[in-house]
Amino acid sequence: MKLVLATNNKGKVKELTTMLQPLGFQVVNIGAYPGFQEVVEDGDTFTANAIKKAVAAAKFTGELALADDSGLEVDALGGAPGVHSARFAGEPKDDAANNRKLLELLAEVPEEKRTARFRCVIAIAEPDGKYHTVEGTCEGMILRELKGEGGFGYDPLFYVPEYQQTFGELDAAKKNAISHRGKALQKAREILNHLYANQEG
Ligand SMILES: O=c1nc[nH]c2c1ncn2[C@H]1C[C@H](O)[C@@H](COP(=O)(O)OP(=O)(O)OP(=O)(O)O)O1
Ligand SMILES: [Mg+2]
Repeated sequence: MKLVLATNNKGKVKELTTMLQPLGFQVVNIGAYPGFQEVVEDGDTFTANAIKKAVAAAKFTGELALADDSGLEVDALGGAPGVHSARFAGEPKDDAANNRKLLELLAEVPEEKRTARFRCVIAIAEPDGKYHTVEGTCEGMILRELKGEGGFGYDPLFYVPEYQQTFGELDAAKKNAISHRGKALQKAREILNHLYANQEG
């Protein structure tokens, strides 16, 4: 049974593929379906955007599709960049520019007020448009400089006190074990197992 990953983010693809591997699906990237138009992520919530991406991909491909909408919520910025995380510094999407903007905005913010969390909503959609959503979060702090070469996006600025490392320093397996995406996918497993078991042929 195929499961289409409705994301163009290579970092997400890598993490999701690793975590989905034990479930038995044939995981395919949306890139394998030419002509699929990237959806406009204009929802007010991660959930709305995740549903929009998953349903569009499931309808287009006729397969089960999984989308991830995620981002960083910084308390000192009132929850920004939130749903606007990918384009925080404007178009086109640019991780390095986003990190620079975040550091600039937080320049005067003291350590104890640099709390933040990653949030991830995963939506799973069936070809008929039916969908399910699950959510995961991971708490951390925003550093004053980049640390670590791993991961993607805001990872080098996101420090996890429990591990005393950033997401950019943690190895992939550790990040997946504690991340917003890992937690959401853990919950998605139940839905996916159910869909897989109910599959004919
Ligand atoms: O584990 C993460 N580590 C670091 N940064 C992260 C993570 N998870 C989300 N993020 C950031 C990246 C991007 O700035 C935004 C997601 O935006 P989001 O629209 O969900 O993804 P995207 O546009 O890169 O790909 P797509 O929509 O095709 O799935 O949050
Ligand atoms: Mg996006």
